[in-house]
Amino acid sequence: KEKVEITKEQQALVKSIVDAYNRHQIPQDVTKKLLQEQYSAEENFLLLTEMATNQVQVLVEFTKNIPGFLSLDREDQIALLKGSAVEAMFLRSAQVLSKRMPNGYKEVLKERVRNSGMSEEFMTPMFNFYKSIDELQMVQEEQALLTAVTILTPDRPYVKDYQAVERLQETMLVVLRKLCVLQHPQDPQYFARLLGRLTELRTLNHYHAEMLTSWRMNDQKFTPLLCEIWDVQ
Ligand SMILES: CC(C)NC(=O)n1c(-c2ccccc2)cc2c1CN(S(=O)(=O)c1cccs1)CC2
Repeated sequence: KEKVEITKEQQALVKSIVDAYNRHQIPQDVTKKLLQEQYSAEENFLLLTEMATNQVQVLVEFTKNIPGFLSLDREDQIALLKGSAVEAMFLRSAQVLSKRMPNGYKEVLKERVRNSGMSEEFMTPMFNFYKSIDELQMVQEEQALLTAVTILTPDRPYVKDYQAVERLQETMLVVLRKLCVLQHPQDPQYFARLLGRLTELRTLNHYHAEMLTSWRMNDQKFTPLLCEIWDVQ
């Protein structure tokens, strides 16, 4: 039975990432709007646009707090942000839905998402992902580190210094694995299941790209920030 313990510096790393993660929550007013404003596909689409735009701003701030990220090549920093933006959005969405909410809130949220002009074929994989994250019941340290691991994926398009990114991601994975062993001693497969979610997350990139095309066909408007991070028009 391996004796797993977290070093002082690993504890400091986790603390800085969790603080950054908690500092940047989706503002209550936006989620409140999702619960109050009237239903209509257009209305729901606008609310999602607002939430997703806000989340990108939150993502950039969170990423700047990942130890070592700002010492990466600047163009690689951009490549990592653009390459992980959609995955981070779906991961954050799943984490929002796995939170405890006053009963009925979750159903309204889900209903809004279902009625926002997305075609049915994307709903299933997206909601399956939300469910698979919910089943993991991650603690906030795991959520924050998993988000950092997603951002620090070295094989994103246009990344030049692959090794530098891989080293940073490896540091996060080592700590995340220890946390999983300590947090879920009864489930030795937990860390592996966590990483399996990242594979599922990657498949959502494909669906998102298709979603974008279908929305643009119906002339749906996005914010400049979303257009920039998603590389659309
Ligand atoms: C929490 C935020 C980051 N989540 C969010 O905005 N969602 C959520 C969602 C899921 C669970 C609870 C609350 C919200 C579902 C979807 C999105 C955004 N996207 S999008 O970025 O492609 C989009 C932007 C504009 C039109 S479509 C579509 C799918």
